[in-house]
Amino acid sequence: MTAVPQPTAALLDGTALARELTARTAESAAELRRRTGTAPCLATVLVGADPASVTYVRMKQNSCAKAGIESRHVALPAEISTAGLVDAVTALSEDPAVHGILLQHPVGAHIDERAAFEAIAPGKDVDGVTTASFAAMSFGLPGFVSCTPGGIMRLLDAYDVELSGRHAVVVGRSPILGKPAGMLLLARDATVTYCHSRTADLRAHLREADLVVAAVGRPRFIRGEDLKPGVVVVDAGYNEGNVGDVDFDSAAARASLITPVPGGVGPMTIAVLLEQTVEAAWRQLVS
Ligand SMILES: Nc1nc2c(c(=O)[nH]1)N[C@@H](CN(C=O)c1ccc(C(=O)N[C@@H](CCC(=O)O)C(=O)O)cc1)CN2
Repeated sequence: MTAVPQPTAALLDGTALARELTARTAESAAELRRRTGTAPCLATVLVGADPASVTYVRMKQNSCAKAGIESRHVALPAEISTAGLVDAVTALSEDPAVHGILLQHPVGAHIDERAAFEAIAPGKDVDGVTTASFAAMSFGLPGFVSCTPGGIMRLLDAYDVELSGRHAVVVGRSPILGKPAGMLLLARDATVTYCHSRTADLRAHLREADLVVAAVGRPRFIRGEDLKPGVVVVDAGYNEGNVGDVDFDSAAARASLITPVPGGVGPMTIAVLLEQTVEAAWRQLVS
């Protein structure tokens, strides 16, 4: 008979923590409205109609509504040019009624996404996607962090996960997920290894990790047998069908703490976006 792996890990509950954070954000939004007569406003920009992106943008708008944040939606055709998208984002950057801007990733392959992100004014970059935000985060200066990495750090802190001196292995190096996640862990004195598609013997690196951040975009790519007993596993994957990058059952049998998908990193991404939107509005309206 084949032995079925038994879970030993406790859950890093992103749904519960996101609810707490968003309740505080809603109070802050209400206080801003009392003080200034203006509600915070997030502009969401969506290029095309990719079903997953449509869902994520709708989730963000619904969460905004619940927290007392207004949202303005800009829907653009899939065939828009880089210049057209940059113009649309620039108009939002210059609009004083908009406090935060979210350009949903990915945009079409024919578009220079980086140029479009750079059209977001740094003070409105509540999604933490510009080079200015990345640099500020890397130097430990004030600014907005990329939302998923920011949410991961909030989760780790809420569960008192020790980071100093620990070996963190980040699988993935995308500009809004893996790369900033590694920089935030480094700022907390973790020893960070980045793994990616060209890494030789990825599984050997994983076996050395005290903390794994999976941001690779491949369903159930990381399995329990790749992991050291007691490891903390953060699954930042958002693949089709709500499947993460980690094979949950086998990983939970090795880990001490693990994020579920759904209910882990995803809700924290949106909670951080809302928090940063309200913070941006405070800075713009009450300086
Ligand atoms: N400009 C950006 N684009 C994208 C980002 C981003 O942070 N900024 N992240 C991802 C996807 N994403 C947000 O856009 C995202 C993915 C998943 C979730 C989430 O809460 N998922 C739920 C499950 C989904 C469901 O219930 O239907 C969960 O994990 O519990 C939030 C945000 C790509 N693009």
